[in-house]
Amino acid sequence: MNVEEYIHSLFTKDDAILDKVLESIHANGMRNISVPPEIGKLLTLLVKISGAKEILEIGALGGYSGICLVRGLREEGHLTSLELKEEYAQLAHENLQRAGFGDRVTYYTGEALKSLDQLEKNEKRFDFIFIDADKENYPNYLDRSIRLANPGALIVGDNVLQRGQVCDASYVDLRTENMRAFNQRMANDPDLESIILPVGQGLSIGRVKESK
Ligand SMILES: C[S@@+](CC[C@H](N)C(=O)[O-])C[C@H]1O[C@@H](n2cnc3c(N)ncnc32)[C@H](O)[C@@H]1O
Repeated sequence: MNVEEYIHSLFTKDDAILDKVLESIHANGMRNISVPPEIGKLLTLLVKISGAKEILEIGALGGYSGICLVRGLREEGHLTSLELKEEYAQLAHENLQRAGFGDRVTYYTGEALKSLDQLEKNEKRFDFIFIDADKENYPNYLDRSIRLANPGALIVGDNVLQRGQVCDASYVDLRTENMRAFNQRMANDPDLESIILPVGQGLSIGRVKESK
């Protein structure tokens, strides 16, 4: 058993609701690129620890991470989730409904950058932002996320190590270069205090400073 399998066997339990999400993704012929159970559990914990009330998710797919995020919220908390494809957002909503969270989530469909501009225009602010959509846009998502974040908010990005490609100089494709730019900014932006945890494909966690 390797370290990952050890953690998985100890800390992730059978979860009928999340299993149903994966089944529905499969049944709809979609590729399962949901967060793994360990990241799901970590998201729930991070939301609980942070005491977040308003969550923004960029990239819904079938609602797996959405359920994990809402599980960490208190009664009055809400999830706003952005998804490119109408049919994915619909499936995610059905899955959140099945989990008992149907009225705790609002979906915006279409290009996330447009939705983010709309949210900014409407002066929405968030306590927790989870970035998990197209990797090429991560620097743009971070830019918008900092503007949409309340002081003290957490900004969490998934897949930031790209199977180690970000540390291998031979990868010079746009996706890897943009992920390096995202990681650089998470590390050096004066408004953020951040770190990367090497769980899954790498999860970066940044806290927006009160002085933002
Ligand atoms: C990795 S999956 C999200 C997985 C989800 N967070 C989970 O763990 O359950 C990425 C999602 O981002 C969506 N996406 C890709 N490009 C996008 C864009 N430009 N705007 C909004 N969503 C986008 C995809 O359709 C896909 O559903």
